[in-house]
Amino acid sequence: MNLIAEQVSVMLDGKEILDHVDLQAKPGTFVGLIGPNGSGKSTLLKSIYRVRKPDAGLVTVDGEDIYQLSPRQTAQRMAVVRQEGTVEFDFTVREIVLMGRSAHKRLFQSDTEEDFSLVERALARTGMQAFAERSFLSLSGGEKQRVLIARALVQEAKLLVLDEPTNHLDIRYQLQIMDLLKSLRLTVLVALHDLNIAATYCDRIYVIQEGRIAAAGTPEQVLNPEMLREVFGVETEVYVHPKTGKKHIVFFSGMEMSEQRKDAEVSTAL
Ligand SMILES: Nc1ncnc2c1ncn2[C@@H]1O[C@H](COP(=O)(O)OP(=O)(O)OP(=O)(O)O)[C@@H](O)[C@H]1O
Repeated sequence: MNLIAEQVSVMLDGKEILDHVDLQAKPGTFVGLIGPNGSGKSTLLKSIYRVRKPDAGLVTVDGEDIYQLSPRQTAQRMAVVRQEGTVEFDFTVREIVLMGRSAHKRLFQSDTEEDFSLVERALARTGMQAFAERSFLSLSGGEKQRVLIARALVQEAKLLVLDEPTNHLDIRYQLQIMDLLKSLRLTVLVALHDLNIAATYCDRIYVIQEGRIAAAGTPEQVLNPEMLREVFGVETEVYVHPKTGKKHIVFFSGMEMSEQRKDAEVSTAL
């Protein structure tokens, strides 16, 4: 599935939150969206998953304007894992995951054996099988996140849009969920805060800063100390990890930087 956002602009409360943003996720690619807090990542994703219509610009999947599709048609093409992931009523984990099948059903159409087996498979893939009968609302943040990912999987959409999917997850599940998302070979657009996770998994990264795309390219092209200083205001060292061959970012704390400055002052004074 080919996702294209073209010249997308969004105004909120009289302020331009997105300013002519262009983004593309080509079929089968894993695309990351990174940027500081408040830079516009969620707003851009909301424009893409049809929650906040852009004030200008176009969002298409395989050439179809998503705002011309019905919610059901959109759900057949695109599965979404939102940051909030709120569920108001108490359902079991299995029921929540089964809801992902509704994109493929008519009103009152009953669930089939295939639906149930897709649900069991998604629960197994996200490590949630043992939780199937538990109440969703009783789960921890990370467990809820995994259930919502399982629900997105059973939707069987070719495009997955995820806003910070690894947020509440411990490191083992962060890696497991990212490995799983990568192994699906779908088109994936994912907002991420962890830049080393972005470097490891993304084929392409878009960097957003104050509602504009500040850089775009492969992790190798985009992730460098100059960009990280300019966009995130942090000092880093970026090197290619000898084992993974991927870029790896080391972040320096303010304390370490002031120690370095002191050392530099001493050596210039000498
Ligand atoms: N309904 C709204 N009305 C006014 N401003 C809004 C509204 N929703 C979001 N904003 C503002 O838009 C900007 C972008 O917000 P957005 O949630 O897209 O950022 P983000 O990059 O996803 O941030 P984070 O990393 O903190 O999740 C922020 O300054 C936010 O305060």
